Amino acid sequence: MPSLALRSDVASAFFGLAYRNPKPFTFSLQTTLLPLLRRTTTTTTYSLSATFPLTPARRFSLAATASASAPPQSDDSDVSTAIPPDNRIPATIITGFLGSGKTTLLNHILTAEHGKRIAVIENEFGEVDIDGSLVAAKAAGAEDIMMLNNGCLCCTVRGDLVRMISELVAKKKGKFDHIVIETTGLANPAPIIQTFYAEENIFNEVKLDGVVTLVDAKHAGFHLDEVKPKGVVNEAVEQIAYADRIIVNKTDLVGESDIASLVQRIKNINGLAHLKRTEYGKVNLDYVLGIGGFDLERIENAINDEDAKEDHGHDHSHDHEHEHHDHDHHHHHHDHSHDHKHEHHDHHSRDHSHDPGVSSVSIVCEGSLDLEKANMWLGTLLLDRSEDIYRMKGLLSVQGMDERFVFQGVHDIFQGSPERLWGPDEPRINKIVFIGKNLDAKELEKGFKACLL
Ligand SMILES: Nc1nc2c(ncn2[C@@H]2O[C@H](COP(=O)(O)OP(=O)(O)OP(=O)(O)O)[C@@H](O)[C@H]2O)c(=O)[nH]1
Repeated sequence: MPSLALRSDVASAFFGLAYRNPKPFTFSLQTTLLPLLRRTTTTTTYSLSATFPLTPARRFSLAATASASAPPQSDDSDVSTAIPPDNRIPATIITGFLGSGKTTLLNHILTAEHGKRIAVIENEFGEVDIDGSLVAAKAAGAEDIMMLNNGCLCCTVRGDLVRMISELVAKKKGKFDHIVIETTGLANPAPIIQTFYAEENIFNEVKLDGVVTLVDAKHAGFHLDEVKPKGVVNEAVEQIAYADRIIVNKTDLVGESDIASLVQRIKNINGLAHLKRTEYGKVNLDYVLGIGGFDLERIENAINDEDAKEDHGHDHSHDHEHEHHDHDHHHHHHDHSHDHKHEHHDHHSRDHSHDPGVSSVSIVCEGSLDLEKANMWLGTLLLDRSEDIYRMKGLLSVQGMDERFVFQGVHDIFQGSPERLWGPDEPRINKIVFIGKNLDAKELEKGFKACLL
């Protein structure tokens, strides 16, 4: 089968490169090719590439950074709570299109009673002056405000972000409890997210708590519809795709049916994020701070409560179908905004489950995985498709592993660990959710199922 040959080719090429990389962790040559899923009790983070995301030539610098407080790696799996406590300073990224209400939300966060001391990092695209709202934020008691104003946070200023966080930690550690980063309206959040994993100094001190995306209820549809030239990302779509929390703001400006269709559209792009509707960014603080969007121990909640993700006061009919009690299915959500692109007409008849836009695919399936096959499948998938896979979360049942294996990833960053033990009567159900571009639900499901015993 040609595709199999190609897979092992790619995978062994990868392995060859990874093997030459003198990093402090060991591959098990015989059992795993790319040991994403391991029987160790250590949380391991892999960054498969240091360059991101549009560089066609991938760099295979496989950096394994065990989390700061993790015990040394070992091959025993006797410990049932495998994920070490995490005392790093949490950081929240606020994204959203121009005018969606980021500063309003930030001011709300800073003025609310929560007892948290918050350091703020601001990135205003092309602006040198501190704007009025920021001054208000300062008056409102932000512990520390830093400005990034040499350009867009996602490209030129990433080094500045690293320096600023390092400086904050070096000079003010112990004087603040949380970092909030307000990004410019045009920022693609991925490189900012990646900074938290790619930079060792930051990774050891600060943990990414979550990505909060503001969506302007009145104008979002227009931004989502915008067709970009080939290869150019639609930031409005990207910002939604990476979010842990989505705030549909300015709901006072539009009618209920417009909001409902926007909400549906957002859910089709990102099936993992929680969503709330607001006016003037008024949310409970625990909705945006301390959300653990990248925590392995919260994976289960994240992938389980698909039904409970919109919290709003009034009744709202769920007209879309749910198949929650079916343990053997996939969901595939279509982002219809991309259905009108001309370059896709030749794909139409090929595969109905193939969505060229950004969408979520979830696979739920009972059984146990062959470790070797699962490693090969996931490893090859990430190697081939990491640019298209924005985020993923999973909870797996691996043959011979007493613990549930949890993982999360952002593009080529993969973090996985055995978690708690499977209960004696607990059904061994695997769940994976992918958010990404060009996802083929059927193919993903087929690939996954081929790894089952
Ligand atoms: N009607 C209405 N206006 C709002 C709401 N939330 C924010 N605004 C207003 O919308 C404008 C833009 O809000 P900001 O918070 O500055 O938005 P931003 O995302 O920080 O904007 P940029 O920094 O330009 O990207 C301000 O005038 C806010 O007062 C809302 O829920 N309803």
